[in-house]
Amino acid sequence: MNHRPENTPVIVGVGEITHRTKDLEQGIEPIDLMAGALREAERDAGAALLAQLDSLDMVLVRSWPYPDPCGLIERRLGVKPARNVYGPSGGESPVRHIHEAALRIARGESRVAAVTGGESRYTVEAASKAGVTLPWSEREPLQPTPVAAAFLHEVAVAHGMFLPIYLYPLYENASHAAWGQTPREAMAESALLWSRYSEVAATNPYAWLKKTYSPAQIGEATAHNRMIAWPYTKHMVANPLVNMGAAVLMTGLGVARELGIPEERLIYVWGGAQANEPRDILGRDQYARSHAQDLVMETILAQAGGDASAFSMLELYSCFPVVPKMARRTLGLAADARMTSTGGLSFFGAPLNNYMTHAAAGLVRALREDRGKLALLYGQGEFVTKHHALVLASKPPAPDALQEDYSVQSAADARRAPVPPVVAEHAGPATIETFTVIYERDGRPNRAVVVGRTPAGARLMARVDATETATLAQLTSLERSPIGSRGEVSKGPDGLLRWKASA
Ligand SMILES: CC(=O)SCCNC(=O)CCNC(=O)[C@H](O)C(C)(C)COP(=O)(O)OP(=O)(O)OC[C@H]1O[C@@H](n2cnc3c(N)ncnc32)[C@H](O)[C@@H]1OP(=O)(O)O
Repeated sequence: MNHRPENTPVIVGVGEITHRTKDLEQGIEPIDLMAGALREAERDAGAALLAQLDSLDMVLVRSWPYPDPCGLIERRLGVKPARNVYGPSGGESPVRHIHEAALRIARGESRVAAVTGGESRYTVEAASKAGVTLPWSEREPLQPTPVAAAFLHEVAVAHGMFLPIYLYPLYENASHAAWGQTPREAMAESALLWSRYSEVAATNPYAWLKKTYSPAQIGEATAHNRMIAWPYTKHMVANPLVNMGAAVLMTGLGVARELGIPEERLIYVWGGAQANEPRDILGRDQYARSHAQDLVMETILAQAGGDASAFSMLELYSCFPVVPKMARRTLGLAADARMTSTGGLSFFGAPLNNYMTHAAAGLVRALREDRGKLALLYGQGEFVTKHHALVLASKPPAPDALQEDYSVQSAADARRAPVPPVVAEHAGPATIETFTVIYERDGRPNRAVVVGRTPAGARLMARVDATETATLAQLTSLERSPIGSRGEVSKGPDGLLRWKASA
């Protein structure tokens, strides 16, 4: 894309707020966390930018859904941007908002743009448990059914498989078997990786949990670190119970200079790539990798010159270990590479869709201290579904680096094998394609859910009841992955298929 040099997009200011309190009266609602983060970003830029704001992207708020969030923040800040856009949902969405804002600035359509998000789920949950009504702005009622139920296959919904904590383990178990790891080796890799994420969180002033956890504290199931869904413990899953807001302010190089923002504080948006998996988890060709993630990583690597060591800092999205474990293999990074500058969604905290705005803010601050360097910002959304990566740098890109068309969707789709048909009925033998075991709060298994393949190649979903101890023991063996092993499928009394390991 050829743009005028003065329209080269730059990030000029970032702001973050982490508000950790158990006192409900002190709780801050998401809109005020965002307003505070935007004011902080303006202070960081050192120029009166908010009065000139012409574009505002707000990351979708889950903890307190407002009927008119953009209008509300405009009134809070006394601004009236010509363009304001709210959502849509997705852990990758802040990366997309920053990328799209950069393109609008490059095209000359925007002078000053903001991306912001905020969540107060810690206070909202605490208030709900205490039966307290928070005296905050008007909110929408809770959605009666999970949003994902609308686009997931009815078989998955019937098995209760519509939450991230149950669906990411399907990728974890399939991918580590494909890498030839035993479950014990895979869990050790996750625990070590997460321990390193926690080390970074421990030094991030905005992190929720500022403490280094050892691999054993993360990987071993205990009363304080219960099993959530095999093989993930509570410390291996994102922690959404946080109160956090973040904002990023962007302009063109010409505006930044006009406003006197020092050159050494400007961070450039070089370019990026995006692709998606089919939304329905059962509508995918396999679970051992994500073609969309692969293509995004390969493309971003090529943009950086073909070697991931060009990135002096990275943020590989980390709602569950399998996401950065897959990404680092595609990038060709060593197992001990530092894959976060923020601390990860388990330790820094997971303000639902907005982690990546915090990650961008942290990378901007770090790049200012490390002149001439590149950073990789990779966000992921839904259920290994949406992938978006961006290269940020403390030096200008080549003039044509930022491309209008950053989708690598068709290349990702070209790699897909045929997707097997899903059957709701089957009786007889089948093999395990992937699975998870879902646990009660006291650590006992509630049930397992197996994704299987019939001898004809069709895909099915089948349940293992908690009473099926032999099958559960096979599924949770640390020495041998059950992926590819045989079982018998029959129909249960509730109409859902049942799975039993073959003797
Ligand atoms: C694209 C994507 O990003 S997909 C990811 C989407 N996000 C998710 O799926 C979130 C997954 N995580 C969760 O839902 C929750 O963390 C759960 C259900 C696993 C645990 O939540 P709860 O049952 O409320 O936690 P529990 O009652 O065991 O413990 C409460 C305490 O642990 C904390 N806590 C809750 N979850 C976590 C966690 N994952 N890690 C660390 N601490 C946590 C709470 O803040 C609370 O702390 P406090 O005592 O200081 O107030």
